[in-house]
Amino acid sequence: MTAPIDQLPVDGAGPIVGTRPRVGHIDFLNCLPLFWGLARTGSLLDLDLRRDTPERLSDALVAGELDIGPISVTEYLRNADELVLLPDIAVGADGPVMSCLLLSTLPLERLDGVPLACTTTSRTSVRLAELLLSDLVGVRPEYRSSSADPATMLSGAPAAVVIGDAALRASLLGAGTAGYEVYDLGEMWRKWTGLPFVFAVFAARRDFLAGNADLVREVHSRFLASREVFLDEIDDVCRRAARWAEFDAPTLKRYYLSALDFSLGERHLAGLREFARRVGGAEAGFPPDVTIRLLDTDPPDARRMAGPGAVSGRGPAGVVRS
Ligand SMILES: C=C(O[C@@H]1C=C(C(=O)O)C=C[C@H]1O)C(=O)O
Repeated sequence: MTAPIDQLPVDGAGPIVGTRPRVGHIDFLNCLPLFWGLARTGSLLDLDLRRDTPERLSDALVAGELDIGPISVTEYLRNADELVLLPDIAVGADGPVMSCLLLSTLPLERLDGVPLACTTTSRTSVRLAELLLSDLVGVRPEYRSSSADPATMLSGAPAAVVIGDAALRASLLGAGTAGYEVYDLGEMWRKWTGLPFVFAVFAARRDFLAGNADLVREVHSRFLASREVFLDEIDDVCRRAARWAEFDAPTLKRYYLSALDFSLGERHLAGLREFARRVGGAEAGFPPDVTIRLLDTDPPDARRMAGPGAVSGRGPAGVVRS
């Protein structure tokens, strides 16, 4: 049952004034929880939304074609000087993620020197798979980009890295019957490090933030409100989404509640910093101790009113507020 329009949740947010921000939206089921409520609260009208694949949105944010949006974590780290992270919102997992996978027709120990097909839509899962294979398993496959579907990727290579809806399909519908094993990258990282893994963060361009700080804070709070609306309506959303996806509503609910983790708190930041520490260097395009800038959600006036020392300018080690 859809709520009548007059029962739409009360917005409760401030007005978007001035520039209509250009905001990215990952066109995978994984981002539905963050965008569902934007429509329900009317926020959608206030944003110039661009729906696309993660790698294209990452490039658009870096190129200044978007002001705010999701960005694959490796691209964020490579451009951390130009960007500010939105706190408490991300696409990650604290265990199995279900949709960032290594599929292999061979035992992982036998992947040394053999072709491994990597989806062009991913920048981070591909890098994470490379790290896990080299440092945990001790093999170095020959990485090749591919824009094909998982079955075609595996017809030309013994293993593949896939993400998003195609990965969900491959793990839920193909595993066991299609001759490959599924290795969940979120689960492997969690077992290895004890930390959550963040695949994509939400960031604003620093040059945009400089002239539009209140606006960025407003968009940030709208995203948080959107996620709340999604959680309130999750059964209804999953039932509706299941009409168009190949997955039933309980599977989608499990994906959203037990696999994906949409928060970005201290443990997630620790996971992000640990990933940077392990892959950072000249080749990666960012230093292992890259500085992470987190949006200061308390405007200076509120901080002054709260009294001295109420809000520190620094977050956890290596994280600064902007
Ligand atoms: C959980 C996911 O997270 C993503 C993984 C990304 C990557 O590997 O580069 C980028 C954005 C997110 O969509 C997914 O795609 O399934």
